[in-house]
Amino acid sequence: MNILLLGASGQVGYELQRSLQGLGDIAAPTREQLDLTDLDRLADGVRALKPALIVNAAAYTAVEQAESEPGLAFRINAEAPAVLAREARALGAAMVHYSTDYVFDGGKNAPYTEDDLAAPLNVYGRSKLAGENAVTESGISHLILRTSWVYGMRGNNFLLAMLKRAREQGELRVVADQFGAPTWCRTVAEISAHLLADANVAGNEWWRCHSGIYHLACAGQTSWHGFAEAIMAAAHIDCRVVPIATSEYPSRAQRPPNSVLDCRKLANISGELPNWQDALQLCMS
Ligand SMILES: NC(=O)C1=CN([C@@H]2O[C@H](COP(=O)(O)OP(=O)(O)OC[C@H]3O[C@@H](n4cnc5c(N)ncnc54)[C@H](OP(=O)(O)O)[C@@H]3O)[C@@H](O)[C@H]2O)C=CC1
Ligand SMILES: Cc1cn([C@H]2C[C@H](O)[C@@H](COP(=O)(O)OP(=O)(O)O[C@H]3O[C@@H](C)C(=O)[C@@H](O)[C@H]3O)O2)c(=O)[nH]c1=O
Repeated sequence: MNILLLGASGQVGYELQRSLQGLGDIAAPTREQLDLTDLDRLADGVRALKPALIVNAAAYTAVEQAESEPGLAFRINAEAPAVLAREARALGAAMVHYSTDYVFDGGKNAPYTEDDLAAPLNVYGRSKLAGENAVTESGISHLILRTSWVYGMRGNNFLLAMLKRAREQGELRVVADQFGAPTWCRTVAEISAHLLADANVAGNEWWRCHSGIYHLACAGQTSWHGFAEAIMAAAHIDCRVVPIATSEYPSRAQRPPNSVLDCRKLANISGELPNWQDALQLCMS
């Protein structure tokens, strides 16, 4: 099977390169080879590669910057996935597409299920929701995997930002009133690969039964403050982590106060997800 993997230099994409080995021949073009902002060349690139599966881990993920670059965020997060889905449809290919907990407004007092209404608060979230809708509406065999608070030991993420700030500043001030589930990028990749291995064995029947949106995040929940404290503990860094309110941390983008994802739909087909503290320990060891 020919697999087209987009975003292979990103957190999730990097892990996917390894996790998807064995499922088929992976083409993983760089941004220079296939830029998602050039929609015509993107379509041509897909037609040339003729993948049976497109895995789209590429995205515009700069939440703050998206507020001043909505056109670019929508191009990469919504229009490019629409082109990928259109080309997948023409080829009879399936598609895996990643999305975010930031599609929710955070007003719910419980974890969000796939059936809850998405009502994003910021440009990034709106662009990701538009991308989801494009994939869903294309009618192709697809998995939309919504994850949250992704981290790893490379790339841009909260964990590395906290380690850097702790070393430079010796004290952290972190919001304690936004709740979610930190999720290791390797967890996302491994579960994706597990699902795709099942799909490979069962074929079209699997996709007929399982196409749709799934929440894929580590189990449990915490605040960004709780996450920062756990990072310091795991790294054995003695650094004061001061809890602050969202209003004390100036931001252009509004973020959901609660974006914990209920992952039971996914757990039913892939097994229980690891606890976020255990995944963090593994990542940092
Ligand atoms: N990070 C997070 O906390 C979360 C992420 N997600 C979602 O998970 C998915 C993976 O995220 P993550 O791995 O963190 O993303 P990263 O920001 O780590 O990586 C993004 C990837 O997209 C590529 N990319 C960006 N713009 C373009 C472009 N114009 N053309 C081609 N490639 C491009 C980047 O390439 P390059 O290296 O060249 O920039 C990089 O490979 C995304 O869909 C994201 O929305 C969901 C929830 C949380
Ligand atoms: C760096 C820093 C952030 N914060 C706050 C700001 C914000 O409310 C929260 C998280 O900050 P960040 O900017 O690192 O994270 P943010 O970019 O909002 O992270 C999001 O990225 C996108 C891609 C997603 O899809 C989401 O799931 C989520 O992971 O922590 C502090 O309170 N203190 C700090 O020192």
